[in-house]
Amino acid sequence: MRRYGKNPDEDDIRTRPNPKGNRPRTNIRPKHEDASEGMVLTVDRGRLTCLVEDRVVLAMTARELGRKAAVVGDRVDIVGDLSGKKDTLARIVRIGKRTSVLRRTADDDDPYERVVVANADQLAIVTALADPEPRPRLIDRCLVAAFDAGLEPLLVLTKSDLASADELLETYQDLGIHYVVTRRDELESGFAADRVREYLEGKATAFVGHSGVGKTTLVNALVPEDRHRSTGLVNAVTGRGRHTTTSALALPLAKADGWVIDTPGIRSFGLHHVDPSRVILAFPDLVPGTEGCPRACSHDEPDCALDAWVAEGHASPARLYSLRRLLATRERREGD
Ligand SMILES: Nc1nc2c(ncn2[C@@H]2O[C@H](COP(=O)(O)OP(=O)(O)OP(=O)(O)O)[C@@H](O)[C@H]2O)c(=O)[nH]1
Ligand SMILES: [Zn+2]
Repeated sequence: MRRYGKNPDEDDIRTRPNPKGNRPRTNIRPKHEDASEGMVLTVDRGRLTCLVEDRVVLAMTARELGRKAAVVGDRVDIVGDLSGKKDTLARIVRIGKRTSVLRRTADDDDPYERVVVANADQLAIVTALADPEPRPRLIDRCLVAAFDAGLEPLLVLTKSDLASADELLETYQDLGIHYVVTRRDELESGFAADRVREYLEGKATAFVGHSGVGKTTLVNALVPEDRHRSTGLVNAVTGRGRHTTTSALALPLAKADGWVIDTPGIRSFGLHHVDPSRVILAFPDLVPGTEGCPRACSHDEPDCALDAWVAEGHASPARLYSLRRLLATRERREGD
Protein backbone atom coordinates (compact mmCIF):
# COMPACT_ATOMS: atom_id res chain seq x y z
CA MET A 1 0.00 0.00 0.00
CA ARG A 2 1.35 3.38 -0.96
CA ARG A 3 1.34 6.09 1.66
CA TYR A 4 1.68 9.72 0.78
CA GLY A 5 2.60 11.08 4.12
CA LYS A 6 2.37 10.70 7.80
CA ASN A 7 0.00 12.84 9.65
CA PRO A 8 1.99 14.25 12.55
CA ASP A 9 -0.98 14.31 14.89
CA GLU A 10 -2.76 11.23 13.68
CA ASP A 11 -3.35 9.85 17.13
CA ASP A 12 -4.72 13.13 18.35
CA ILE A 13 -8.40 12.52 17.96
CA ARG A 14 -9.54 15.97 19.00
CA THR A 15 -11.03 17.81 16.08
CA ARG A 16 -11.30 21.24 17.63
CA PRO A 17 -8.58 23.51 18.89
CA ASN A 18 -8.05 23.07 22.59
CA PRO A 19 -8.32 26.50 24.22
CA LYS A 20 -6.52 25.46 27.40
CA GLY A 21 -3.72 23.83 25.48
CA ASN A 22 -3.73 20.78 27.70
CA ARG A 23 -3.16 17.35 26.28
CA PRO A 24 -6.07 15.53 24.72
CA ARG A 25 -7.64 13.16 27.18
CA THR A 26 -7.71 10.17 24.89
CA ASN A 27 -4.47 8.83 26.25
CA ILE A 28 -6.11 8.20 29.59
CA ARG A 29 -6.91 4.58 29.26
CA PRO A 30 -9.78 3.42 31.39
CA LYS A 31 -9.26 0.08 33.11
CA HIS A 32 -11.22 -2.12 30.79
CA GLU A 33 -8.97 -5.08 30.16
CA ASP A 34 -11.97 -7.21 29.28
CA ALA A 35 -13.04 -4.94 26.42
CA SER A 36 -13.65 -6.36 22.95
CA GLU A 37 -12.41 -4.81 19.74
CA GLY A 38 -14.80 -3.31 17.26
CA MET A 39 -14.96 -1.06 14.24
CA VAL A 40 -17.30 1.92 13.95
CA LEU A 41 -19.72 1.48 11.03
CA THR A 42 -22.08 4.43 11.52
CA VAL A 43 -22.41 7.47 13.77
CA ASP A 44 -25.77 9.10 14.27
CA ARG A 45 -26.36 11.74 16.96
CA GLY A 46 -24.29 10.12 19.65
CA ARG A 47 -25.33 6.57 18.79
CA LEU A 48 -22.80 4.44 17.01
CA THR A 49 -23.02 1.04 15.43
CA CYS A 50 -19.91 -1.08 15.69
CA LEU A 51 -18.92 -4.36 14.17
CA VAL A 52 -17.80 -6.70 16.95
CA GLU A 53 -16.78 -10.06 15.50
CA ASP A 54 -19.74 -10.68 13.19
CA ARG A 55 -22.33 -8.76 15.20
CA VAL A 56 -23.53 -5.20 14.78
CA VAL A 57 -23.64 -3.60 18.22
CA LEU A 58 -25.27 -0.31 19.14
CA ALA A 59 -23.04 1.78 21.40
CA MET A 60 -22.30 5.18 22.79
CA THR A 61 -18.92 6.61 23.70
CA ALA A 62 -17.81 6.84 27.31
CA ARG A 63 -18.17 10.40 28.54
CA GLU A 64 -14.44 10.83 29.11
CA LEU A 65 -13.84 10.37 25.38
CA GLY A 66 -16.03 13.32 24.42
CA ARG A 67 -19.25 13.14 22.48
CA LYS A 68 -17.86 13.42 18.98
CA ALA A 69 -14.74 11.45 19.63
CA ALA A 70 -15.33 8.37 17.49
CA VAL A 71 -15.90 8.51 13.75
CA VAL A 72 -16.67 5.93 11.07
CA GLY A 73 -13.72 3.62 10.53
CA ASP A 74 -12.39 3.97 14.06
CA ARG A 75 -11.07 0.86 15.79
CA VAL A 76 -12.48 0.88 19.28
CA ASP A 77 -12.48 -1.03 22.54
CA ILE A 78 -16.02 -1.69 23.62
CA VAL A 79 -17.61 -3.04 26.81
CA GLY A 80 -21.08 -3.96 28.02
CA ASP A 81 -23.76 -5.94 26.24
CA LEU A 82 -22.18 -7.02 22.95
CA SER A 83 -24.93 -9.45 21.94
CA GLY A 84 -26.19 -7.13 19.21
CA LYS A 85 -29.74 -7.78 20.43
CA LYS A 86 -32.51 -5.21 20.27
CA ASP A 87 -32.52 -2.52 23.01
CA THR A 88 -28.95 -3.15 24.10
CA LEU A 89 -26.41 -0.38 24.36
CA ALA A 90 -22.69 -0.99 24.72
CA ARG A 91 -20.01 1.53 25.64
CA ILE A 92 -16.89 2.53 23.72
CA VAL A 93 -14.07 3.00 26.22
CA ARG A 94 -11.09 3.55 23.96
CA ILE A 95 -10.36 4.72 20.44
CA GLY A 96 -7.40 3.08 18.75
CA LYS A 97 -4.54 4.93 17.16
CA ARG A 98 -5.57 6.00 13.68
CA THR A 99 -3.59 5.14 10.58
CA SER A 100 -5.19 8.00 8.66
CA VAL A 101 -7.65 10.81 9.18
CA LEU A 102 -9.70 12.31 6.37
CA ARG A 103 -10.64 15.84 7.36
CA ARG A 104 -12.51 18.65 5.83
CA THR A 105 -13.18 22.18 6.84
CA ALA A 106 -16.88 22.71 6.41
CA ASP A 107 -16.46 26.11 4.79
CA ASP A 108 -14.27 29.16 5.04
CA ASP A 109 -16.34 30.79 7.78
CA ASP A 110 -16.10 27.64 9.86
CA PRO A 111 -12.60 27.27 11.26
CA TYR A 112 -13.26 23.84 12.74
CA GLU A 113 -12.00 20.73 11.12
CA ARG A 114 -14.29 17.81 10.88
CA VAL A 115 -12.92 14.32 10.78
CA VAL A 116 -14.91 12.54 8.12
CA VAL A 117 -13.44 9.06 8.20
CA ALA A 118 -10.67 7.35 10.16
CA ASN A 119 -8.33 4.58 9.01
CA ALA A 120 -9.18 4.74 5.31
CA ASP A 121 -6.46 3.71 2.86
CA GLN A 122 -7.91 5.23 -0.26
CA LEU A 123 -10.18 8.07 -1.38
CA ALA A 124 -12.42 7.33 -4.37
CA ILE A 125 -13.41 10.63 -5.97
CA VAL A 126 -16.59 9.98 -7.93
CA THR A 127 -17.31 12.42 -10.75
CA ALA A 128 -19.91 12.22 -13.49
CA LEU A 129 -18.72 13.06 -17.01
CA ALA A 130 -22.09 14.76 -17.55
CA ASP A 131 -25.32 15.39 -15.63
CA PRO A 132 -23.97 16.97 -13.43
CA GLU A 133 -21.03 18.45 -15.35
CA PRO A 134 -17.60 17.56 -13.97
CA ARG A 135 -16.05 20.20 -11.70
CA PRO A 136 -12.28 19.93 -11.98
CA ARG A 137 -11.67 22.31 -9.10
CA LEU A 138 -13.73 20.13 -6.80
CA ILE A 139 -11.79 17.08 -8.00
CA ASP A 140 -8.56 18.96 -7.29
CA ARG A 141 -9.72 19.89 -3.81
CA CYS A 142 -10.57 16.27 -3.08
CA LEU A 143 -7.15 15.23 -4.38
CA VAL A 144 -5.47 17.70 -2.05
CA ALA A 145 -7.51 16.37 0.87
CA ALA A 146 -6.45 12.82 -0.06
CA PHE A 147 -2.78 13.71 -0.34
CA ASP A 148 -2.91 15.66 2.90
CA ALA A 149 -4.51 12.72 4.70
CA GLY A 150 -2.05 10.21 3.25
CA LEU A 151 -4.77 8.43 1.27
CA GLU A 152 -4.24 7.08 -2.18
CA PRO A 153 -6.66 8.76 -4.59
CA LEU A 154 -8.77 6.83 -7.09
CA LEU A 155 -10.66 8.79 -9.71
CA VAL A 156 -13.98 7.18 -10.67
CA LEU A 157 -15.53 8.80 -13.73
CA THR A 158 -19.18 7.78 -14.15
CA LYS A 159 -21.77 8.21 -16.92
CA SER A 160 -19.36 7.78 -19.82
CA ASP A 161 -22.44 6.78 -21.80
CA LEU A 162 -23.30 10.50 -21.72
CA ALA A 163 -19.89 12.11 -22.42
CA SER A 164 -16.29 11.16 -23.17
CA ALA A 165 -13.68 10.93 -20.43
CA ASP A 166 -10.76 11.97 -22.68
CA GLU A 167 -10.57 15.64 -21.79
CA LEU A 168 -10.69 15.08 -18.02
CA LEU A 169 -8.19 12.27 -18.17
CA GLU A 170 -5.79 14.50 -20.04
CA THR A 171 -5.93 16.96 -17.13
CA TYR A 172 -5.12 14.25 -14.62
CA GLN A 173 -2.62 12.08 -16.48
CA ASP A 174 0.38 14.03 -15.19
CA LEU A 175 -0.67 13.21 -11.64
CA GLY A 176 -0.25 9.52 -12.37
CA ILE A 177 -3.26 8.54 -10.27
CA HIS A 178 -5.43 5.47 -10.71
CA TYR A 179 -8.74 5.95 -12.48
CA VAL A 180 -11.74 3.89 -13.62
CA VAL A 181 -14.35 4.98 -16.16
CA THR A 182 -17.85 3.49 -15.88
CA ARG A 183 -21.07 3.70 -17.88
CA ARG A 184 -24.66 2.64 -17.41
CA ASP A 185 -24.68 -0.68 -19.32
CA GLU A 186 -21.53 -1.80 -17.49
CA LEU A 187 -23.18 -1.02 -14.17
CA GLU A 188 -26.11 -3.18 -15.13
CA SER A 189 -23.94 -6.09 -16.30
CA GLY A 190 -21.74 -5.96 -13.20
CA PHE A 191 -18.65 -5.24 -15.28
CA ALA A 192 -18.22 -1.75 -13.81
CA ALA A 193 -18.26 -3.15 -10.26
CA ASP A 194 -15.74 -5.83 -11.25
CA ARG A 195 -13.29 -3.22 -12.51
CA VAL A 196 -13.75 -0.84 -9.59
CA ARG A 197 -13.45 -3.75 -7.12
CA GLU A 198 -9.94 -4.48 -8.39
CA TYR A 199 -8.82 -1.19 -6.86
CA LEU A 200 -10.67 -1.76 -3.57
CA GLU A 201 -9.51 -5.24 -2.58
CA GLY A 202 -7.92 -5.38 0.83
CA LYS A 203 -8.41 -1.67 1.44
CA ALA A 204 -10.82 0.68 3.17
CA THR A 205 -11.93 3.19 0.56
CA ALA A 206 -13.89 6.35 1.34
CA PHE A 207 -16.16 7.43 -1.52
CA VAL A 208 -16.78 11.14 -2.02
CA GLY A 209 -18.68 12.90 -4.76
CA HIS A 210 -21.09 15.69 -5.55
CA SER A 211 -24.75 14.78 -5.25
CA GLY A 212 -26.14 13.10 -8.38
CA VAL A 213 -22.88 11.73 -9.79
CA GLY A 214 -24.03 8.13 -9.36
CA LYS A 215 -22.16 7.37 -6.16
CA THR A 216 -25.04 5.48 -4.56
CA THR A 217 -25.60 3.46 -7.74
CA LEU A 218 -21.94 2.50 -7.74
CA VAL A 219 -21.73 1.76 -4.01
CA ASN A 220 -24.80 -0.47 -4.33
CA ALA A 221 -23.08 -2.39 -7.10
CA LEU A 222 -20.11 -2.99 -4.80
CA VAL A 223 -21.73 -4.03 -1.51
CA PRO A 224 -24.00 -7.00 -0.64
CA GLU A 225 -27.58 -6.65 -1.82
CA ASP A 226 -29.09 -6.46 1.68
CA ARG A 227 -27.00 -3.34 2.32
CA HIS A 228 -28.32 -1.38 -0.66
CA ARG A 229 -29.71 2.07 -0.20
CA SER A 230 -32.20 3.63 -2.59
CA THR A 231 -30.81 5.76 -5.41
CA GLY A 232 -32.04 8.99 -7.00
CA LEU A 233 -34.87 7.22 -8.76
CA VAL A 234 -38.26 7.84 -7.20
CA ASN A 235 -39.71 4.53 -6.13
CA ALA A 236 -42.67 3.72 -8.37
CA VAL A 237 -44.49 1.80 -5.66
CA THR A 238 -44.05 3.98 -2.59
CA GLY A 239 -43.79 7.24 -4.53
CA ARG A 240 -41.12 8.29 -2.06
CA GLY A 241 -38.38 10.57 -3.25
CA ARG A 242 -34.65 10.23 -3.17
CA HIS A 243 -32.80 9.23 -0.10
CA THR A 244 -29.84 11.47 0.55
CA THR A 245 -26.90 10.23 2.56
CA THR A 246 -26.48 12.33 5.69
CA SER A 247 -23.46 10.78 7.36
CA ALA A 248 -20.64 8.43 6.53
CA LEU A 249 -21.33 4.71 6.54
CA ALA A 250 -18.94 1.75 6.34
CA LEU A 251 -20.14 -1.17 4.24
CA PRO A 252 -18.38 -4.46 3.49
CA LEU A 253 -17.15 -4.95 -0.06
CA ALA A 254 -18.99 -7.85 -1.72
CA LYS A 255 -17.01 -10.72 -3.31
CA ALA A 256 -13.71 -9.54 -1.84
CA ASP A 257 -12.10 -8.33 1.32
CA GLY A 258 -12.38 -4.58 1.86
CA TRP A 259 -14.53 -1.71 3.07
CA VAL A 260 -16.56 0.81 1.14
CA ILE A 261 -17.14 3.97 3.16
CA ASP A 262 -19.93 6.01 1.69
CA THR A 263 -19.96 9.69 2.62
CA PRO A 264 -22.66 12.33 2.16
CA GLY A 265 -22.82 14.12 -1.19
CA ILE A 266 -20.49 17.10 -1.03
CA ARG A 267 -20.88 20.53 -2.53
CA SER A 268 -17.46 21.68 -1.47
CA PHE A 269 -14.44 20.39 0.34
CA GLY A 270 -12.95 22.91 2.76
CA LEU A 271 -9.16 22.80 2.88
CA HIS A 272 -8.26 25.22 5.66
CA HIS A 273 -6.35 22.51 7.45
CA VAL A 274 -4.09 21.47 4.60
CA ASP A 275 -0.33 21.71 4.96
CA PRO A 276 1.56 22.19 1.64
CA SER A 277 4.49 20.20 2.98
CA ARG A 278 2.23 17.13 3.11
CA VAL A 279 0.74 17.75 -0.33
CA ILE A 280 4.18 17.72 -1.93
CA LEU A 281 4.76 14.22 -0.56
CA ALA A 282 2.33 13.10 -3.27
CA PHE A 283 4.94 14.32 -5.79
CA PRO A 284 8.00 12.26 -4.84
CA ASP A 285 9.70 13.26 -8.10
CA LEU A 286 9.63 16.91 -7.01
CA VAL A 287 10.59 16.45 -3.36
CA PRO A 288 14.41 16.53 -3.90
CA GLY A 289 13.99 19.87 -5.68
CA THR A 290 12.60 21.49 -2.54
CA GLU A 291 15.95 21.32 -0.75
CA GLY A 292 16.81 24.84 -1.87
CA CYS A 293 13.41 26.25 -0.87
CA PRO A 294 13.07 28.90 1.83
CA ARG A 295 11.75 27.68 5.18
CA ALA A 296 8.02 26.92 5.14
CA CYS A 297 7.91 27.46 1.39
CA SER A 298 4.42 27.19 -0.05
CA HIS A 299 6.02 25.96 -3.31
CA ASP A 300 3.88 28.51 -5.07
CA GLU A 301 5.91 31.65 -4.45
CA PRO A 302 8.72 33.54 -6.25
CA ASP A 303 11.56 32.15 -4.06
CA CYS A 304 10.50 28.53 -4.51
CA ALA A 305 13.47 26.48 -5.70
CA LEU A 306 11.33 24.18 -7.82
CA ASP A 307 11.24 26.52 -10.83
CA ALA A 308 15.00 26.46 -11.31
CA TRP A 309 15.18 22.77 -10.51
CA VAL A 310 12.60 21.88 -13.14
CA ALA A 311 14.24 24.27 -15.63
CA GLU A 312 17.44 22.25 -15.13
CA GLY A 313 15.54 19.23 -16.38
CA HIS A 314 15.25 17.19 -13.15
CA ALA A 315 11.47 16.77 -13.44
CA SER A 316 8.75 17.60 -15.91
CA PRO A 317 7.25 21.11 -15.92
CA ALA A 318 3.81 19.47 -16.24
CA ARG A 319 4.28 17.91 -12.81
CA LEU A 320 5.18 21.23 -11.22
CA TYR A 321 2.17 22.75 -12.94
CA SER A 322 -0.05 20.00 -11.49
CA LEU A 323 1.33 20.52 -7.99
CA ARG A 324 0.72 24.25 -8.17
CA ARG A 325 -2.74 23.83 -9.58
CA LEU A 326 -3.60 21.65 -6.60
CA LEU A 327 -1.98 23.98 -4.09
CA ALA A 328 -3.92 26.90 -5.59
CA THR A 329 -7.21 25.14 -4.93
CA ARG A 330 -6.63 25.72 -1.23
CA GLU A 331 -7.78 29.25 -1.88
CA ARG A 332 -11.51 29.13 -2.26
CA ARG A 333 -13.08 30.74 -5.31
CA GLU A 334 -16.60 31.52 -6.34
CA GLY A 335 -18.46 28.27 -7.01
CA ASP A 336 -16.15 25.92 -5.10
N1 LIG B 1 -26.57 7.77 -17.74
C1 LIG B 1 -26.13 7.30 -16.59
N2 LIG B 1 -26.82 7.56 -15.45
C2 LIG B 1 -26.36 7.06 -14.29
C3 LIG B 1 -25.16 6.31 -14.22
N3 LIG B 1 -24.95 5.99 -12.93
C4 LIG B 1 -25.98 6.52 -12.22
N4 LIG B 1 -26.83 7.18 -13.03
C5 LIG B 1 -28.07 7.91 -12.66
O1 LIG B 1 -27.72 9.13 -12.03
C6 LIG B 1 -28.71 9.49 -11.06
C7 LIG B 1 -28.05 9.80 -9.72
O2 LIG B 1 -27.50 8.58 -9.22
P1 LIG B 1 -27.28 8.31 -7.66
O3 LIG B 1 -26.57 7.01 -7.57
O4 LIG B 1 -28.53 8.48 -6.91
O5 LIG B 1 -26.32 9.54 -7.34
P2 LIG B 1 -25.59 9.95 -5.99
O6 LIG B 1 -24.26 10.43 -6.40
O7 LIG B 1 -25.60 8.87 -5.00
O8 LIG B 1 -26.44 11.15 -5.49
P3 LIG B 1 -26.86 11.53 -3.96
O9 LIG B 1 -27.72 10.42 -3.47
O10 LIG B 1 -27.60 12.83 -4.13
O11 LIG B 1 -25.58 11.69 -3.20
C8 LIG B 1 -29.67 8.32 -10.99
O12 LIG B 1 -30.81 8.65 -11.76
C9 LIG B 1 -28.90 7.17 -11.64
O13 LIG B 1 -29.73 6.23 -12.25
C10 LIG B 1 -24.44 6.05 -15.45
O14 LIG B 1 -23.38 5.42 -15.50
N5 LIG B 1 -24.98 6.58 -16.59
ZN1 LIG C 1 9.25 25.67 -2.70
